[in-house]
Amino acid sequence: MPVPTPTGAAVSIAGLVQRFASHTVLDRVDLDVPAGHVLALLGPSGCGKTTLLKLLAGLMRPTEGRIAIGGQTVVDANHFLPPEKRGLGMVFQDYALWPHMTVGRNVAFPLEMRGVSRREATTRVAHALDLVGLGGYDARQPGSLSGGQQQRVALARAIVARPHLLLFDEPLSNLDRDLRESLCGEIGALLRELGTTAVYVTHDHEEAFTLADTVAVMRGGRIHQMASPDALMNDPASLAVAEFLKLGAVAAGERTPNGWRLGHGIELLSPPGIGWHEQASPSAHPAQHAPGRGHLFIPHSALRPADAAPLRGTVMSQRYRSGHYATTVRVGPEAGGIELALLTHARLPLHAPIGLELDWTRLRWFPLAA
Ligand SMILES: Nc1ncnc2c1ncn2[C@@H]1O[C@H](COP(=O)(O)OP(=O)(O)OP(=O)(O)O)[C@@H](O)[C@H]1O
Repeated sequence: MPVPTPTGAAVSIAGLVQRFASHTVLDRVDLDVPAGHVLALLGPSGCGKTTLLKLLAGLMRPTEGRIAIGGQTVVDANHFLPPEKRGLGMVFQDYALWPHMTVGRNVAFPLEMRGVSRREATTRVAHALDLVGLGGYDARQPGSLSGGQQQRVALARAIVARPHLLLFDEPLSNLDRDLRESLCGEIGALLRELGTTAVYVTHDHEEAFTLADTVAVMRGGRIHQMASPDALMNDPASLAVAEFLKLGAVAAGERTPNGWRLGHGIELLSPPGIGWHEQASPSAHPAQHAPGRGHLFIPHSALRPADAAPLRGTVMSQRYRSGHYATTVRVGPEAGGIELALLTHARLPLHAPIGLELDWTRLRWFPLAA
């Protein structure tokens, strides 16, 4: 299959600050999105994702900082390009379709605004509807469509004018889970086919990891880590990122020459043959290996059930999730033990004993700041 030529524009953000009265909502955000890449802004409610998207769209002016799209400054202290001149398409959570217009007229609207002839608009609307799987729906009223179909219409309207940058604000959060998962995959495939740059706001890490080339994890108005989904999963840069992504368990404890002492005295001893420097990220900074207190991140992927393993615990809960059970296991006593989390294929009896094999190379140690 031929690789599509990127039609997207690179986005560059430098020193972006947004304050509302004394409340700093964005605190010196810097980020670059290469042309044709999909960036997900992922973070909890209130961390500033939508504010960042609105600034990109030109719906607000930042307190400080610069944004460039396709090499052109769209806002800084001296410039402000209005939204309609930024070459954008936008998809919102609530679809924002005009209920009194047909699907075809809704999708054609950005073309009418640009003065595209009716004949050309008809062809482009039909193509955009085909791309989102709604070929032949142009005469329907939005109110006669399901939520998922309405969001596809909104997507067709966003891409019909061939924007260089697509902005998505939680577009799937009004849909049920099955639809969210399938539409998320479809949007990702469509973005790659079109080669459009996209910034996608979500608080759902599964959506972000499915769609994006790069994920920026935001908290409190700052970007804590910006990396590929793989890098985030395997190497969260901080405890805050590891906890937010819910990729495993975090246990407070102490670094010892042979491993870690966690909770109230649970010893996690490295097996013979594994030296000090092979524990927890072979590439880790030497400070990672200094004795002291901190937190150990134990991802799901570091643990698997193994009957004969010396590390033993008790099954505390299980929750079915897309082909596996998210299983919580307590190691040690109820008071002072630690809780680990892993994915199992089998349903296990509650309170059953379980042996756990640990992949030492997947552990990450976050020392407390001195
Ligand atoms: N126009 C405004 N005036 C005052 N405060 C605002 C304004 N817009 C946003 N805020 C505040 O800025 C913070 C960040 O809001 P924002 O909508 O960017 O968060 P978010 O990460 O997108 O959250 P959510 O997922 O809940 O939409 C919030 O505390 C919000 O109350």
